[in-house]
Order: sequence, then C-alpha cells, then structure tokens
Amino acid sequence: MLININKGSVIFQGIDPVFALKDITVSVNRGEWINILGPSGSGKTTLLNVIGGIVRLGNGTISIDNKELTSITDEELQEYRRNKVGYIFQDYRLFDQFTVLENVMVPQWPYQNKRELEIAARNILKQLQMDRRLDSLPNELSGGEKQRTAIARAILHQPDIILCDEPTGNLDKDNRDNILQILRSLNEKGLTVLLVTHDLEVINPKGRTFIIRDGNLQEMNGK
Ligand SMILES: Nc1ncnc2c1ncn2[C@@H]1O[C@H](COP(=O)(O)OP(=O)(O)OP(=O)(O)O)[C@@H](O)[C@H]1O
Repeated sequence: MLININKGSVIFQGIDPVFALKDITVSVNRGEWINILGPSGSGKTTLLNVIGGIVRLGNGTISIDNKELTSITDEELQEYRRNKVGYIFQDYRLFDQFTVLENVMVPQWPYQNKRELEIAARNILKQLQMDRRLDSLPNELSGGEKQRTAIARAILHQPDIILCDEPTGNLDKDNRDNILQILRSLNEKGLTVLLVTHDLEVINPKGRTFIIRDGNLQEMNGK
C-alpha cells in the first residue's frame, strides 16, 4: 500500500473552526489513478496537501510507503516532500524571471549535482516536446507549454506520487487533452496520480473516483 489514511481529520482553527477533512479513511496502491471531485471548499486541496506533507492531520494517521507521516519531524516531512511528491497546479506556479530550463531545475538545485540535474531536466523537457523552448521565459509560453514545464519540474526527481490540483482548469480542449495524455502515460509507467477536478471530462475512467463533500470522502461505485 502506498498511501494509507486512517480516520484522518484536519481542523483549521479560527473564530469558527473549519473541519476541512472529517475522519477520512482511504488506501491507494502504487500506480493507481485517483480522481477527486467535489464542490468548492469541500476539502479537495486539503486532502492533496495532507498527502503532499504540507498540511498535517489533526486526528488520525497517514502513512506513505509504510512510513508514518503523523509523527515525523518537520525536517523529515520536508525531505519526504522533496523526494516522494510532485505537485502541479491550475496556475502553473512558475517563476517569471527564470527560463523553462531553470524553472524545472530550481526545486532540486540545492540538493543535486548541477551537471546531472541539467542533463536530467533537458531530457525530461525533450520527452515533453519542450526542448525548443528551454530558454523561454514563462510569459513567452502558451498555457499548455507552461503546464508541460510544470510537469517536467514535478517529475524531475522521480517522485512516487504526483498531486494534480485542477491541472487543466486554465487550458483549452486541445491543451487539456495533451496534458491528460502526458499524465496518463506517466501513470502507465507506474507513477501514482491523484487528480482534483471540477471537470467531468478530465476524469480518467480507468482510475478510482472519489467525491468529497464537507470534508467527507466517499468512493463512487461502478467506476
Ligand atoms: N489555511 C487555512 N486556514 C483556514 N481555513 C482553511 C485553510 N485552508 C482551507 N481552509 C478551509 O477549509 C475548507 C476546505 O478547503 P479546500 O481548499 O481544501 O477546498 P477545495 O475543495 O479544494 O476548494 P476549491 O475547489 O474552491 O479549491 C474550506 O472551507 C476552506 O475555506
């Protein structure tokens, strides 16, 4: 089992506490594709952030690859994030002042041999048909090119899990299909994909589909 959450809850404290996740239990095997649907504010991003090691559970437990995240130190959690997880977002989150190649390398820059890192980044960008755009800045790219750069950055360190938060929300149909195709082929090679979306057309029917409502997670039957 790659991901195992047992009765996990997240409560954001404030004047009125928000129960963003309520007692959720879910297990995901390595190489699965998980679709996550739900209305705005239902807890989708919080769930990705719990799995990504960005938000800690208030109650319950989460283990990734049999490693318990609930009790590890902040440094260990940071290392987990850096090694095991890749993230892509609707708004790409590229650095405007860096080129495509630099954007892909920057998260791993402090931790890896620079030459090897650059070779790996060039190689992945080539696979994603971005090799002619290595020196472009993000504002010179189309939305699809920006997302392909973001995918290259998310998979450069060969994570176990890629967390996709509305990854095609800003894209037209052709670019959306292209990005989904890339994610599906990564999944077929063994990468575990969790995809949050509002868009029913983005759902991968070969995956399992969950709905979150008010922090409650439920698996849909009949795929
Ligand atoms: N850092 C935070 N502090 C306080 N409340 C938060 C925080 N992050 C999220 N929330 C609240 O937790 C609930 C779940 O938020 P979350 O972002 O997970 O929803 P979502 O399903 O991803 O929504 P959307 O589809 O609009 O992005 C919401 O009520 C939100 O306002």
